[in-house]
Amino acid sequence: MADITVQHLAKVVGTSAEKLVEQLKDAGVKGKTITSTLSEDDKVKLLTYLRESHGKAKKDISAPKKMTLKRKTTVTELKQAKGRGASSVSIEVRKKKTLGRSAEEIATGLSSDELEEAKRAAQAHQDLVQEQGAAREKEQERASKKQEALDKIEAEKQAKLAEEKAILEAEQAKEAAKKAAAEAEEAAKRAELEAKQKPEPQPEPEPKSEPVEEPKIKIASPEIMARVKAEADAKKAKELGRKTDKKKAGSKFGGGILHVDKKPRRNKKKGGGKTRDIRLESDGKHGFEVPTKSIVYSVEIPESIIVSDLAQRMNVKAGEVIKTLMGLGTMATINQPLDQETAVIVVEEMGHKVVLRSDEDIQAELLADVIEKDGKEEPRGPVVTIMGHVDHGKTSLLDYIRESRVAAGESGGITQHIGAYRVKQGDSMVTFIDTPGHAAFTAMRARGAQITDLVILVVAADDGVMPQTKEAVEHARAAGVPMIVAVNKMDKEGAQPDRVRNELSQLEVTPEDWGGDTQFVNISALKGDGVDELLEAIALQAELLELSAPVDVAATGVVIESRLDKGRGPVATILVQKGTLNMGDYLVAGEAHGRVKAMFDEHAKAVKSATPAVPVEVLGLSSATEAGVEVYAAPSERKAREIAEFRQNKSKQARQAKQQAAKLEQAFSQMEDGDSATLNVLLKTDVHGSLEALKSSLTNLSTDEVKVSIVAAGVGGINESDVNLAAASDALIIGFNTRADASARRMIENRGVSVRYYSIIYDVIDDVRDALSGLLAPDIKEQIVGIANVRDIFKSPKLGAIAGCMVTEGYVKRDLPIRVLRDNVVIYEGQLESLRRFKDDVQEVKSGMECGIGVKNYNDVQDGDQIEVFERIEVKRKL
Ligand SMILES: Nc1nc2c(ncn2[C@@H]2O[C@H](COP(=O)(O)OP(=O)(O)OP(=O)(O)O)[C@@H](O)[C@H]2O)c(=O)[nH]1
Repeated sequence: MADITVQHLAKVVGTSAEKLVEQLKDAGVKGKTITSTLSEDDKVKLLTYLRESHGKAKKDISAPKKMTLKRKTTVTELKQAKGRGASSVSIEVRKKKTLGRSAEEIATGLSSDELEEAKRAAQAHQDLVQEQGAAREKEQERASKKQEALDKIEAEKQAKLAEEKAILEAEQAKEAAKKAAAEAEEAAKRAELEAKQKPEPQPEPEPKSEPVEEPKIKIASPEIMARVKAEADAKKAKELGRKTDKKKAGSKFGGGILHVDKKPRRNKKKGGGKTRDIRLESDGKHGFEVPTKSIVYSVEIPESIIVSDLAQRMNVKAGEVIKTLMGLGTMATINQPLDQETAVIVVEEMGHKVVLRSDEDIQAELLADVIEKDGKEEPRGPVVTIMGHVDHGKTSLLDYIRESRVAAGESGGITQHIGAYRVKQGDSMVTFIDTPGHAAFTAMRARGAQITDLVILVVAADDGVMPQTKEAVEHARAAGVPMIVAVNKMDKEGAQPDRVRNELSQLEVTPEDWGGDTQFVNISALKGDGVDELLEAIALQAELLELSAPVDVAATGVVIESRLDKGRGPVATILVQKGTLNMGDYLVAGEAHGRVKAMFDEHAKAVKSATPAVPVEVLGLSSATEAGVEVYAAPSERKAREIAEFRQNKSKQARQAKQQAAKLEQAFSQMEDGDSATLNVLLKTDVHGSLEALKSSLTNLSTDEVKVSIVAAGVGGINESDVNLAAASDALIIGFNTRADASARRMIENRGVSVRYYSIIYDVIDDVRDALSGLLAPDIKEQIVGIANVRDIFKSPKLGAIAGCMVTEGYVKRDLPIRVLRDNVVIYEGQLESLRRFKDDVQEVKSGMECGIGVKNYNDVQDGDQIEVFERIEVKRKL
């Protein structure tokens, strides 16, 4: 750099020229003025001085506290081109940047980082203090709000009490007013009577009503006064701190809902509603807003009710009911069904009245419009069910009757299986229920459907009375249905009809010719002998029963069989019991409803109507139903739907409750016995009758150790959803007279589900019984396989005591358990540790050979002891 004047340098470093002269002087560069030039040497001296003096800055406060540099950003050079020795002037722009220590740093003696840190800490502390302050404030605010709320509740309570008191007083006043009015009226009457009795001429007779009117006005005043007082009391109570919050007041339990009287609304849609307008009767001018009594509803509670439904009946929100339930220790959701007992507690807790309704009552009410009671009774034919022991000939008899009578009597003779058919006998028709067996009969009876007028008890003459014969007698007797005994298989050589009569007499079924009241007919279902006599006996019995039913009323009947037909939808065979079933009738059958779209008789002939004791196949129901459910012709579709839906809800709720109970039961049983084995079964059958029978037969196979659990059961083919369910629940699918469809078959293969098809009930039962037997834990039996006599004892340093033995019976095997016997008494039971012949380890030593036996953990074997070798074998058990 070229030499520079003091003035110029001062400008460059940003100080005054005079100060620089001073500093130069201090630096030892003397004799310099503002205009003097500075040599390199001078500059170095000045710099050294400045550095030194800055180094002492801490001690010398007057010394510069910081060094400020200016960042050079622009350099502009002005050139002076005039004359000789043209010179140039450089202009530099610098930004200030402080690198030195700030006054704070100096004051505190801390570095900038430390200072920054300290500042942050201080800030954080300050924030914390502020936060704590805010929290304290909030806490105080909350406490004061809580206190306020408590005060408010207290005030509300007071207000309510005052209101109730006022109401009571008002009522008392009203009562008094009434009494006074009555007395006044009485007095007026008396006066009138007296006046009549003493007819004194009066110039202007006063109107008769006047004496009655007057006390009315008089007594109106105390009433008004009472109400005014009530109002004043209520207001006073309000002033105590109550800000009217009608909703809250209403939600308090125990007190019911308070509905505060409102001024009449003009645009109220329906008059009344939840509030009532109370107006004074005196002159209509004074209308006080008086709180009325809490409204207590009479709440109808059926056997099961959903939470939201219950809330609706009490006119509160479902949340209120849930809250009450929580208060009673029960957690519930809005859609949860409550049993009647719980619902009663909730309703009482909320201050309402309980009206218990059984489902039967509700149904009876629903059905009241449907069932027509009156109608002219007309004679009808008998309905007959055939029962008896297995293989005694029930089906053969039904078949013979159908083939001989029906086919012969009808053109074409084609009959189809519709669960019931009719046969002409004399002037009347006999209806046979074509589902032989007790299961169907019991299932129908269990549902309260008494469809049979007569039972034909088939007993094979060569076999006599068997268990199911007895059962059939019991069923018929329990149902109060008369019996006719058909002694079958009379064509057989070993036929002993008298033995049958004898055995049945012991069951108090005594033949007529033996002095009893039961008709016995000897028949051969195979050849047809005696079948005509049997039919005559049926007609005779029917005549004695004088069967009749009204015809010109809406139909009622029973579903005998029901299934889902692929092409036609739900199909039900209905036996009409009363009235006439017509095409187009609305129907309700159990949980199904619909309209009669088509009707067919047992010859598949379309019919337009069916009268009592006539079975028909009906299309048009919404779903297949269970056998034995009652059928009603409803006056409208709405009615039919209403009844069906009520039943659907009921069974849904029952199912839910059952599921919950089952889950619990399962959990408990798993907890209790840990490993009771269960065979899961998914059951599909062709008709409801067999479904019922199989279900009960299979579940009856369960014992304490093994159980049959029917995971699902239904009528119809096996479909994909069945297979899915079976796979998910590890169930065996049983198809009774049904098959899996193509897609279900594919799925069965893919998912490895077991499926079995049957057409004989007893085969199903036998197979399931076998499967259950397989689940039974086997019996463990012990079998002695060999005995060795101890003849000597050796001590082995490695193995301890070794018994030198002779195998006298069977064999000794190394890994089998043993017992040590002394004088035929077991003194030890354990395992072999070593088995040797001479010095070799061996696996087995046979009878007649010597060996050395080491007994594990036992060294007390003695000469003369016996070592018994045995094995445990599993023996399969059968149900
Ligand atoms: N000889 C002779 N055999 C008969 C007679 N009735 C039935 N059977 C035979 O007895 C066997 C059983 O007859 P079913 O009609 O199937 O008996 P069931 O009572 O219906 O039997 P389940 O349906 O299994 O309860 C068949 O082989 C019939 O042929 C009869 O009157 N005489």
